[in-house]
Amino acid sequence: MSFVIEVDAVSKLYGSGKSQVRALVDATLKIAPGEFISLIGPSGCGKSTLLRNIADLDQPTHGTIRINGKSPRQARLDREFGMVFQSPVLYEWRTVLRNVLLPLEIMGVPSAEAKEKARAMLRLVGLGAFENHHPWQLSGGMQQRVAIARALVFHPPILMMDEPFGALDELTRERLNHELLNLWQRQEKSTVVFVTHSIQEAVFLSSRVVVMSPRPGKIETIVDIDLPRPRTAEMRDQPRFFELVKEVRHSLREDEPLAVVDGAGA
Ligand SMILES: Nc1ncnc2c1ncn2[C@@H]1O[C@H](COP(=O)(O)OP(=O)(O)OP(=O)(O)O)[C@@H](O)[C@H]1O
Repeated sequence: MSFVIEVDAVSKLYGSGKSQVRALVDATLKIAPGEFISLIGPSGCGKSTLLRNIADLDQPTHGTIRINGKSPRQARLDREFGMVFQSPVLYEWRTVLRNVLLPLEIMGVPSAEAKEKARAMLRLVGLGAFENHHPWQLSGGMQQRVAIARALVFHPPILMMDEPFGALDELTRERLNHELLNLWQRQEKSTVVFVTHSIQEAVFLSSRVVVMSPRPGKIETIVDIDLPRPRTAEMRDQPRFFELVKEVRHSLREDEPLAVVDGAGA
């Protein structure tokens, strides 16, 4: 079995002596092509640390990470992955279209071809009519869709998302969950690593949910989500969905329940 992402005995320590923070200890995780993996757990359990180390935004203290057999640095240089953050990091002075064009410009894609791709992606996220708007003229949900379009426009084999819908209201969040799954299916199922605080969101989207616990940050358990695909809104009301939500909730460490909040604003 070949894996797209291999995290092997990774630890990340900050500082030293008594003030040392063990942000992540001995994390091992192997992700197969086309999996949708969510990382969930209370604040400070190391979710972002794990994602940031995979994405080469930080480096492990111990252990190794391979992405398609390469170091995270090489994978980043080879544009193996796109990233979406909680606050959509858009350029205010660029129009929506020019924000989505940015990665293609950097890659040197000819202008006419780049525009065609960017416009197609904007249509997919339902923003075809907004290409000449500036980010400040859009709602938070629309801005996040621009960020997703920009992350997907160069068809990265891997998408890493750090609480992309965390700042949105629950209805917008549910709608974007569906849009994300639709896009994912159209993109020949790239591999996704998705950080969230919401148990429902994790269960709805994922193939597997990685449950983490804090102090020190570590992987507690991994829950397989056996709901069929494509996932539909009705599934959120079905017994199997509730059972899986319960299973994930119970896997979260009992002494940390209040740090995990479901739904919007978590
Ligand atoms: N640059 C840093 N320097 C020192 N400590 C850090 C740094 N980055 C993270 N930490 C600590 O590492 C631990 C894990 O942080 P991390 O951000 O990965 O958690 P998280 O699970 O993503 O939390 P949240 O859900 O609140 O975003 C926390 O205790 C955090 O304070």
